[in-house]
Amino acid sequence: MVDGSKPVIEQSSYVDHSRPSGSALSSHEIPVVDLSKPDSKSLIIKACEECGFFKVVNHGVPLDSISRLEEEAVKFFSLPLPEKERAGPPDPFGYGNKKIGCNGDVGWVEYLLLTIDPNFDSDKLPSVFNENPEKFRSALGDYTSAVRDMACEILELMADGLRIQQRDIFSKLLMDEQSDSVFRLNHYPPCPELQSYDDRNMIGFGEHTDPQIISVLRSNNTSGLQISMKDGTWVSVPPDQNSFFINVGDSLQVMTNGRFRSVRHRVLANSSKSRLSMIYFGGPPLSEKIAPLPCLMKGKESLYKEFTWFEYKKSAYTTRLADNRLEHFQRVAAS
Ligand SMILES: C=C1C[C@]23C[C@@]1(O)CC[C@H]2[C@@]12CC[C@H](O)[C@@](C)(C(=O)O1)[C@H]2[C@@H]3C(=O)O
Ligand SMILES: O=C(O)CCC(=O)C(=O)O
Ligand SMILES: [Fe+2]
Repeated sequence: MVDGSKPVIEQSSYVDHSRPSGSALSSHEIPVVDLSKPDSKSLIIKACEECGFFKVVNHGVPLDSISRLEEEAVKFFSLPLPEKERAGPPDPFGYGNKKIGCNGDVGWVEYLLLTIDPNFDSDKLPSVFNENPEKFRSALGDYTSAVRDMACEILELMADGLRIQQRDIFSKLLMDEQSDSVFRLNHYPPCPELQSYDDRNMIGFGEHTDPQIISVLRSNNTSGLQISMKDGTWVSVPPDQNSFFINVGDSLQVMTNGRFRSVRHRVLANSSKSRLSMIYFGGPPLSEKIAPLPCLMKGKESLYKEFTWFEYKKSAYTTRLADNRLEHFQRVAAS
């Protein structure tokens, strides 16, 4: 694809026009949280309840750690396809092109999926990085630890805002040595063929929710990301390379017994510009039990059955991208 082959035109690669669709709404509809301001806590709670998504400014992540990793990513995606393919397939970690997951999903995207292991061993990096694995490793390590620290600060503000006594109830899961967190670099090459399919949008990354607790996304200045509002309307997220975007994941929706909303999102391909995104998916240890927190129940019924992160992940990997993965873990309401 990136090397000149034609896009695969498949039904599943196009936007479903039967749902209310992506009128480009203005940026003020995306909640913005300034982490340096005292009102950040209440704004985060409101955004998680209403949208499951918000933009973070004054985040404290060193700009140098962002640009170093971006530079490494650009270098990687600029390699000839056969060289990138030496870093694949993504089973589950490595280079992937067009195919997302192993259940038939496709998109106009190539990517690199990596595990975040604190004891990361450079020798385990895809062989394609062998020329200078240390440079890549250090850029990745610096970026992911700064972004994880910011995610933990946000999770602690969430716990505070929910009046949970144990401030680190969510953040400790990301800080755990065994935390099952993942990092993803997505590259969406320009798709010039799009111009000839006027009124149709090619899907870069199909609609889905993220399974983990929290996702932290940073992209270059190319648009494409859309989020789905409660009424099913798709809203375009104006890109901002100097900010981060936070997604509530399925696990946080469960732990808050549905008070926070795991946001459905997707990426549309662009006809002329390439999009590069980096996403940190903060997940718990595999053995962690995920269930609504008793302190948030206050006599309410639990909406979900208890499961371990391992059980959820195992089940998620049998699903298609657009599936509602939580359905299987929902409790049937007592009448
Ligand atoms: C189709 C799939 C790709 C995915 C695993 C799955 O079976 C369903 C969840 C998908 C997702 C979405 C968010 C992240 O990008 C991801 C890494 C994850 O944890 O869940 C992907 C999975 C993937 O690309 O392997
Ligand atoms: O690449 C993006 O901007 C978002 C991709 C995404 O949602 C994902 O990888 O889970
Ligand atoms: Fe996602």
